[in-house]
Amino acid sequence: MAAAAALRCNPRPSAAVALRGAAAAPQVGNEAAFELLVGATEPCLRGRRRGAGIRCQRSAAASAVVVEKKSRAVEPAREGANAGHTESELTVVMKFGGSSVASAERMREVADLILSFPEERPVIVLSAMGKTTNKLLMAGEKAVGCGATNVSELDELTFIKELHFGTIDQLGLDRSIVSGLSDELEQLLKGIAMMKELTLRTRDYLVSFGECMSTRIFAALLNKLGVKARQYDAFEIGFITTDDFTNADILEATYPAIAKRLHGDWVTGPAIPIVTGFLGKGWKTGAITTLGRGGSDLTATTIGKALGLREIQVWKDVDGVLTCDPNIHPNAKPVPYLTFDEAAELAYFGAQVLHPQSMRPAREGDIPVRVKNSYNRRAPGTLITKARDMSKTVLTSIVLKSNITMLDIVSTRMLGQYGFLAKVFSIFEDLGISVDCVATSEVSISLTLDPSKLWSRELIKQANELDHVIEELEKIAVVHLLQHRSIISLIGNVQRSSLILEKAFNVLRTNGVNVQMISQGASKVNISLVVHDSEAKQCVQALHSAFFESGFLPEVNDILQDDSVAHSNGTVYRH
Ligand SMILES: Nc1ncnc2c1ncn2[C@@H]1O[C@H](COP(=O)(O)OP(=O)(O)O)[C@@H](O)[C@H]1O
Ligand SMILES: N[C@@H](CC(=O)OP(=O)(O)O)C(=O)O
Repeated sequence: MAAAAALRCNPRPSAAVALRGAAAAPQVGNEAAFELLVGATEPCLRGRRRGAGIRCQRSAAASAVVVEKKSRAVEPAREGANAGHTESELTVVMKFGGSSVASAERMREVADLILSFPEERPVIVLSAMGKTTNKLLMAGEKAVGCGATNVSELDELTFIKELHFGTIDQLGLDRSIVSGLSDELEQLLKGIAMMKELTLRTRDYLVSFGECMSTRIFAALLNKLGVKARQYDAFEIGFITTDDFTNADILEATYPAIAKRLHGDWVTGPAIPIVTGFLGKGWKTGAITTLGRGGSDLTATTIGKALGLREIQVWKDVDGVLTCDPNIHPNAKPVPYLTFDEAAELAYFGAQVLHPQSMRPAREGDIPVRVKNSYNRRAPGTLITKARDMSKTVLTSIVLKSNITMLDIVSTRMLGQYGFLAKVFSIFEDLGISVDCVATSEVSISLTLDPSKLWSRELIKQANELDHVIEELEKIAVVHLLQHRSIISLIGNVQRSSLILEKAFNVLRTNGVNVQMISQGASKVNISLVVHDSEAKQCVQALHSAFFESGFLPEVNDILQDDSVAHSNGTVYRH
């Protein structure tokens, strides 16, 4: 090995790094801002240093990158705590969702926000502007039936062009930044119209235009402001995925590949990387893939792990992860701390705020994730780490996942038959269908099916496919298909399940709601209740009021406090 480059992150918080003479955050457009953000260029390949985090070692001979993982202490990261980073290292990843970059004004705001952290050397991940992804999908659906000659007139195409060219004009940038992509998009839609077909593969290619355009515009904006930035298409820099179009998984090879590329470019010519969220490249097909809706969160955490960054920040349009979906209950409040397990469960069971898989790389790399509001920078947001003090935690958040399908499966064999559960689950495995919640007895199983998986496999659209599942199951059981159900997930401390369930059932009984299935399972943080869709929102509202707005939790906390004091005195033990 001729030389080794080390990427590492020292999580040790300390006093903020001196700003080399700059007392206040620099203004956008200030050349000094770039100096502060990018720092001085250091020799490309440095000796390997001791420390925690992920170390990336470059072998000059094989041009390969070896990623070594070392354990790191769990400490909440602090803004401005880059004491362990040298200027040759990127420090944080900041992801901005569609709502954060929805217009020229918003892009300016985000640029200003990034520059207000002069001590950071960030990697920026961007989603498509505003509702661009939805518009692209709608344009694709319409193109299937509108005829090639009418494609140019599609409202959605007009909207997308006006949004992007309008933004470029307002920012004083050159239209050529995206004009090639815009022509290519129109060509693609004409192709779809000619073929009268929109495959999942084409769908991914189609939606990729959103992130490809937003990142080009934003990189040009930063450059215009005198802050050197470099645009990257994720599918060109090593985001390798499975070939499951519309719902691809990131493969391990991604980590060393993107670490090598982003770090390598940074040390040779520092410029803030602006990376497309949501996109990857299928390892077999070589085609553009997407990571599932909201997948830019996963792009950000993947980069965080790959580079061993100090912190992953996801900037949204809400003050962090909230006690429930604010669209269901306006009194939803920010949750200050979460564990990776809680956040993953919350996301998996339907909280739109985070992508369901996004916690995995952060947990593996043990990198804190901060959810912040780009519209309200001062709000503290939510800090997600490996562990937190759960001793006072009862309920953290309530999540709703609607329109799920539930199956009641009762064995036709005699009681005591072994292998029933195995047979049922092998049918789901064969059909590649993922199951959310399960409740079992010796001869019956109730389970719910993941709607997103069903959707992506188009099983719901093609009812006969779901019939096929039932046909297979009916060989061994009597099956009842129950549609239009909802899962209400109570995310919190399952150690206190009796307390949570006592309160929850009280609320549900008062509201005349019958719970159709309960699943607590092995999860330490989630109790799931299945109710009918028509009752679900009202249930969440009532539960939220009871747990978070009635003084219940402070009351319980007092009891828990008394308990722990009494217990530590060895006098009373009351649970
Ligand atoms: N528990 C929750 N906490 C916060 N936001 C939630 C929650 N459940 C649903 N949401 C919705 O998620 C939205 C933020 O997620 P998303 O739209 O994916 O953001 P972005 O596009 O900025 O990444 C919020 O505007 C809110 O409406
Ligand atoms: N643009 C993609 C990816 C994404 O992550 O978006 P957002 O960050 O706005 O949720 C989507 O709409 O799904």
